[in-house]
Amino acid sequence: MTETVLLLSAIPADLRAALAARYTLVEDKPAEAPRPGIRIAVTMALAGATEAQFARLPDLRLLSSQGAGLERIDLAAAARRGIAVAYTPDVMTEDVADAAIGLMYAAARRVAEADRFVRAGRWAQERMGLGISLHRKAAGIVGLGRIGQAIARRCAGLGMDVAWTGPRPKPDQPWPFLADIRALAERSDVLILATPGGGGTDRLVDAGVLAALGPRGVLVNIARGSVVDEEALIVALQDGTIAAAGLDVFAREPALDARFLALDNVVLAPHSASLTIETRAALVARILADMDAFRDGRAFLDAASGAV
Ligand SMILES: O=C(O)C(=O)CO
Repeated sequence: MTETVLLLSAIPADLRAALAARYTLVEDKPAEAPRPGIRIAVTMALAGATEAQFARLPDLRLLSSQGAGLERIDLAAAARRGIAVAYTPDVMTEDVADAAIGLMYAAARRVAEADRFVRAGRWAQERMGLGISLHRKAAGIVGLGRIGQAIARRCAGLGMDVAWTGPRPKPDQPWPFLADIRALAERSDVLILATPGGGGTDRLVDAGVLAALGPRGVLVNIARGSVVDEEALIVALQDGTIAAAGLDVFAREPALDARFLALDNVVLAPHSASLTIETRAALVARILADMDAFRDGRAFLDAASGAV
């Protein structure tokens, strides 16, 4: 008999098909009574998992979460209950970093706007507005974890002057650390957000940080919408406090604030930074491999036991 895997949230079709080939899948019904006998459950980074969900699953031993973010999973409750938490940080690093660079160019060099300009037949009558150069400019990275480092390497390779901020300095990293995000924004032409979401980073980028970034500044966010005070960002884009933004994440997804849609100086992406053919295949393979390791009693990266 195949093992039953409980789905705590909707999951992408490729992952569902791969899991269904090996396991019996059942959907979670939140109001339901406890479900004994379930050892493995699956969630998504943005859906997370709560202690209340764990409490209904007395035999749960593995929670597998698709994604790098852990801020919506109650890791302390999982640890207390002896539930391992598998997740997929490493496989998406390079593609998410590429997406950040893509959004940086798209916003600074007005790539999406240029496309709209040509399609609207405006080229014959008008000249497109000027973009902002990126070479020799300063990039500020907020959060120098796996993805932040991959972005920093790319910016350095493009000839940008890289500095960063985060909760603590990392002496092994080659780029200057600034403890204060406003000071980082002040020295940066592009501010790129790559920090985890959650309590400590809520609205880290506020009106003051945007003012420090300035009227030729570009904001890129591939982290979480919660890291930015979105009201302040919309005002800053409307009144030219900053030049442009490239955003993959929003405070509300997919129902983002409609005011973004009216702004030409923002490039919008549907939380798609990790959506490549290669990374999707790697994510699915990693989730299956971690489940195999769990079932065979072999080690795997477990966020609940602190091996993050
Ligand atoms: O991995 C994550 O945390 C995501 O945001 C999924 O794209």
